[in-house]
Amino acid sequence: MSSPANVACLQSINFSLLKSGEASEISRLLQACQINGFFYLNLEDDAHGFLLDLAKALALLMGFYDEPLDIKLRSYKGEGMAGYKPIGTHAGLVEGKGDGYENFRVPKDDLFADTTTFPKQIYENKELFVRLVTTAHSIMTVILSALSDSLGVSGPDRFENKHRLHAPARAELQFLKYAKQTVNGPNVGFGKHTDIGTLNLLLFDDWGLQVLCPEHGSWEYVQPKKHQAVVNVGDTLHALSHQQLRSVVHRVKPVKENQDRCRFSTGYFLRAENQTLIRDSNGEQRTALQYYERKFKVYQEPHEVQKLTSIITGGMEKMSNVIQGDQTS
Ligand SMILES: O=C(O)CCC(=O)C(=O)O
Ligand SMILES: [Fe+2]
Repeated sequence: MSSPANVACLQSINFSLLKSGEASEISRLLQACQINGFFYLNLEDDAHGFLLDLAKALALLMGFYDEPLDIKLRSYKGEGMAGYKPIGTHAGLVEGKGDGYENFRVPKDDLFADTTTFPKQIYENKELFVRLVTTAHSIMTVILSALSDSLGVSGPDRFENKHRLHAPARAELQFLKYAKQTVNGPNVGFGKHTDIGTLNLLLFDDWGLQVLCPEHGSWEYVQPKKHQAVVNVGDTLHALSHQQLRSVVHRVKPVKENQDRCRFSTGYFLRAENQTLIRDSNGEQRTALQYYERKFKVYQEPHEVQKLTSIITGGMEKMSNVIQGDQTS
């Protein structure tokens, strides 16, 4: 489709330059995290295998989504829990309507444990999913280490030291499937929010994701780009960096031209080790695990209850010019 009029202007950071410690790329990364909180990560040169693995995993999940609902519901363990999430269980984009996506969340720790509770599409291909998590985690570690260096964070406080691969944490792979995109259905898009975790890495082929531009206070679409992941800072990294890195409000809004097909969005959601202490935007201190559980509870609340707390947007909304209550413009 042609580009929507309002497209976010995000920096593209080259992963292989970052990995080799190129100072100018590290400095561009820092700026992108400070100003926009969202950036493209070009994985073309270095992580081609990772992109292929992600596509294979998505194809397996598409097979799962094609199963009858009663089979899928065997993997539904309740709201906020890992596994399958049916459509419409959270407050969505439009006031009074539910969300427009199914999701499957595959926790890092469950992949490393010897669990058999996955559906066959994952269980029979566990090596692929373990490889995906391990590679995604190592990509995130390169980014965190560059950010620790840039901000002069040392010793145990270094961001990567709070995200060790085998330490218990709620990091996970996610496979979101948005139903055919229309703003008129009963369940629409993904409501405005910030992400609770540290960093997210997402890949998608279709328009839909919008960021609330911190500079302009307006909603801007994030252009899908081949071989480039979209990475964003979450509330945890905002807090761990003493508010120097920006967790930005975003949402998913259907695009008219794409109403004939589903939209898929896959990625790795990096979250801090469970016992990491985090001070939120209200100055309250909790562990990463408590903070995560609290935010997932609020996701399920209706819009009128969500409005009573700033946790859904990480307290970030008041830092930009968004019109309160605006859901669709
Ligand atoms: O589907 C997308 O592009 C974004 C999803 C998202 O914001 C999330 O899962 O937190
Ligand atoms: Fe998000």
